Amino acid sequence: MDSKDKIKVKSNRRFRKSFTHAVTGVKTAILEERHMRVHIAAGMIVIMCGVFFRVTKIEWLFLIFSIFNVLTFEMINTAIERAVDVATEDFHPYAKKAKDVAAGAVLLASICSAIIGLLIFVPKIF
Ligand SMILES: Nc1ncnc2c1ncn2[C@@H]1O[C@H](COP(=O)(O)OP(=O)(O)OP(=O)(O)O)[C@@H](O)[C@H]1O
Repeated sequence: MDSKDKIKVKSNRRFRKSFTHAVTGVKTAILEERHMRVHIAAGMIVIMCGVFFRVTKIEWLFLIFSIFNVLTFEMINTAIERAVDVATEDFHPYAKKAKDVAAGAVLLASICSAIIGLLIFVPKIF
């Protein structure tokens, strides 16, 4: 094996390791965060409604993006919460701000998803 191949193997191994860590992160969020499981359940209901109402390809794109957008923000929120918890166990105004702003990001993503869901499904129901 020449040095170029060795570098390739090393970089593949590094990529696999990073991927494994990322999958562990998703698993941890699902197993340990109740909010994450609530968002997943909501996403599944949306997917079932999408199948039931036979939404178009463009509508599927918006729905799938909305579902993953909320899950992504929830995971970032969890990461910020844990990082803040490591940084301080005491009450700190900056800790409060960091956690509240992170939670606010999830709220905005959820509102955006709710609007998209309403725009897609309400005309199909009424
Ligand atoms: N160290 C702290 N200093 C100041 N305020 C805090 C601190 N930790 C938490 N808070 C406040 O309490 C709120 C709830 O924090 P907490 O860490 O319990 O998150 P949570 O929203 O209940 O999520 P989870 O249940 O996933 O932990 C925060 O949004 C923040 O306003």
